Amino acid sequence: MAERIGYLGLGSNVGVPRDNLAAAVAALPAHGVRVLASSSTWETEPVGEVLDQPDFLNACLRIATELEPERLLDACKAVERELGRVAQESPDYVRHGPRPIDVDLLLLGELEYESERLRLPHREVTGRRFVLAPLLELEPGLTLPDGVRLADALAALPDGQRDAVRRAGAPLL
Ligand SMILES: Nc1ncnc2c1ncn2[C@@H]1O[C@H](COP(=O)(O)OP(=O)(O)OP(=O)(O)O)[C@@H](O)[C@H]1O
Ligand SMILES: Nc1nc2c(c(=O)[nH]1)N=C(CO)CN2
Repeated sequence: MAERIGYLGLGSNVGVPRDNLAAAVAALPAHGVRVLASSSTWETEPVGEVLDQPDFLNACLRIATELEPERLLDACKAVERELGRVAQESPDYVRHGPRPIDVDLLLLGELEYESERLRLPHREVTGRRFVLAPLLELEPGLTLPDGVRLADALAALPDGQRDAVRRAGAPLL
């Protein structure tokens, strides 16, 4: 099976966020995911359903993997569990709430895919500044399978939202 190139989004706002992002990078290879490159870390204001929570530290990774989409999602979820993330099925889970680690599958090659538990590209990839800023730092010319340029998606985001992002630290590798 040939490898595909993909992109993962990492986020953390509990504990020591940079250590959590670094731990996710270290954990991925054991799950069949080679990490090729990392963006800087970015400090970002919380967006979504819970705004009263600490700022996040976000980063994006370029990966190479032979895993098919659902198995790659399993790998992301296994890493979240290993790093102490409360599972979505738990009564303690808060959608968009604080978390030690979030590992989102943003893009996998040119695949467009949809099942009950996975959508590729990630449905929010064009609408979240905390994803677009690190992703474009890593790959300024990146396009979606439908040809949309992510640089255009970032430029089209409305100003004045409470979604500021700023480069915070060195890449994770
Ligand atoms: N591309 C994708 N990457 C990761 N999860 C996805 C993707 N597409 C669909 N999902 C589904 O979304 C579910 C919720 O994801 P998660 O727990 O990260 O939610 P969240 O971070 O609170 O909110 P959001 O989905 O808006 O990021 C996952 O359990 C997964 O089944
Ligand atoms: N800035 C920022 N906001 C968020 C993030 C995140 O990673 N960064 N993750 C969330 C859960 O999906 C909800 N809100």
